[in-house]
Amino acid sequence: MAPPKSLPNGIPTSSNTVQPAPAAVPNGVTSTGTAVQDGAETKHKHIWLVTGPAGCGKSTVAKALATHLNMPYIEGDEFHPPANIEKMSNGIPLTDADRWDWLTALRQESVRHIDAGNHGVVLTCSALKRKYRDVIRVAPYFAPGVFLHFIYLHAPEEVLLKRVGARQGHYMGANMVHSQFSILEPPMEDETDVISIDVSRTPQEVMDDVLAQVQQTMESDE
Ligand SMILES: Nc1ncnc2c1ncn2[C@@H]1O[C@H](COP(=O)(O)OP(=O)(O)OP(=O)(O)O)[C@@H](O)[C@H]1O
Ligand SMILES: O=C(O)[C@H](O)[C@@H](O)[C@H](O)[C@H](O)CO
Repeated sequence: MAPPKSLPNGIPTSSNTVQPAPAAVPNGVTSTGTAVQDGAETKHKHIWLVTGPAGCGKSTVAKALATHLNMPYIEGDEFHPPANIEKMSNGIPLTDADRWDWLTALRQESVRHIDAGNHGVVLTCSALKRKYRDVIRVAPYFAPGVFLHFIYLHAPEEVLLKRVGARQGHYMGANMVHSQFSILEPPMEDETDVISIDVSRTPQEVMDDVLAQVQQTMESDE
């Protein structure tokens, strides 16, 4: 399939959004044949994108999942340009314009790992709005046959406020949590590539749920 017509930053031009990728892309066996994930052979390669507002536990979950699946891990925060980090450190929320190139860079980095022969990749990205998720959803155009899954971590604002407040040495202060919630567009029911996880529980409970749901998703790809 030819890549969609896009703006220089990779955002499709038609109505500025794309339909969510189906949970299963039909024509997807890659040139390398099967992929091995979690000890099981799967037909497709997979991008696992851990999302949610600041402090929801993206890095915590993504690192553990990448280790479990034996996949490379991309820390989305490391792909923000210095100007974005400076804004956030100064308590200024990013705008859509600040985020486009970052989202495109994360999609490209995921595709690069798949092209390099990895059977999958885990990455963190807040992806607070549906149109941000749509930027990543076009990844299968660039890596045909890859399956994309969002793992959306959610908890009430007060819970994340406490966690960010207690965290040391991070540029994102507790003063930024409200701004994240004020623009958050939780995934809707028709976004069928999303696994939702309640992270107001203990880290162990959260990881058990993540691994169970990932496993269930993988089983539909055997
Ligand atoms: N389930 C949990 N229960 C309690 N604390 C948690 C849980 N998950 C993560 N934490 C803690 O909450 C803080 C935020 O977690 P983490 O840094 O993984 O979130 P994040 O979404 O990656 O944050 P950011 O987007 O700001 O980088 C950390 O101090 C982490 O140890
Ligand atoms: O889109 C955004 O506003 C940013 O990605 C933020 O979400 C932070 O980078 C991240 O949460 C680290 O605290």
